[in-house]
Amino acid sequence: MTVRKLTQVIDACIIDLDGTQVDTLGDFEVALGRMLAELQLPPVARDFIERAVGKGSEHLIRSVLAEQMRLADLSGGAIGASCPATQPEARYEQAWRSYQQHYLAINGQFSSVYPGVVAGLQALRELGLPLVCLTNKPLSFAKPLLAAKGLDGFFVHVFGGDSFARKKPDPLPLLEACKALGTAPAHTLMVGDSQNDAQAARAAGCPVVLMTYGYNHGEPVRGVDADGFADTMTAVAAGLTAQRQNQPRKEG
Ligand SMILES: O=C(O)COP(=O)(O)O
Ligand SMILES: [Mg+2]
Repeated sequence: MTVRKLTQVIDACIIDLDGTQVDTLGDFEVALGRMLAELQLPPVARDFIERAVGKGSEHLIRSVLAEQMRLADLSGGAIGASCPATQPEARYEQAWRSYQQHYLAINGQFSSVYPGVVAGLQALRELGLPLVCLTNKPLSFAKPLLAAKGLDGFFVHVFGGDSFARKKPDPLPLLEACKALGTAPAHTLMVGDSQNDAQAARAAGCPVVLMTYGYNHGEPVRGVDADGFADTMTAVAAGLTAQRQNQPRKEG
């Protein structure tokens, strides 16, 4: 782990899900593809999905419907004429219902846990750190995914994009997670994969480390303002172990 400014003693970690623990692009692609087929709309490209993931499912669906409108405009109305997606908001409720049904039917089947995640979470637990999973995914998607991938046992709490009034990049979910952990934000490390996570962490006053392999809205992740970058979750745990050895905690 390369750490620039991570000097705080860490008492707990808040860990993002998509792009951090599990590569879920395949699930998004299949569920969106089935939703679009049901709405009689053409599919969207995988790299478009990758750029749109991370701000919750509602944002993802609105982005996909807006992309359909753009494609319809580009085709000079040829698609648009028969394509009610030219009014994305008009299709939103139907799209959202269809997406939920298709996503829940395939949840986890086209996704995989990133290398090092299980060993890394294990090592973080062995350091005595309580872990919270905080994702912008709806909680009803996140819980079965964690269970299907054998990751659910690592977390004292799991919070989704609909657990609180606002999602990341708003600081509220991180502040609520700290409250649930009973730890101060300054000593609670956010581990994520995107600017979304980093902005939320900065606003909440949490230190933040970003994984280098996730989805950062299509932008290079090392350009994001964060306290460190890690290639694996085991490297995060190793970084915290080394930091503890260099900075033994003063008791009392
Ligand atoms: O946007 C989503 O659905 C999930 O995103 P996150 O797990 O990276 O917060
Ligand atoms: Mg993420």
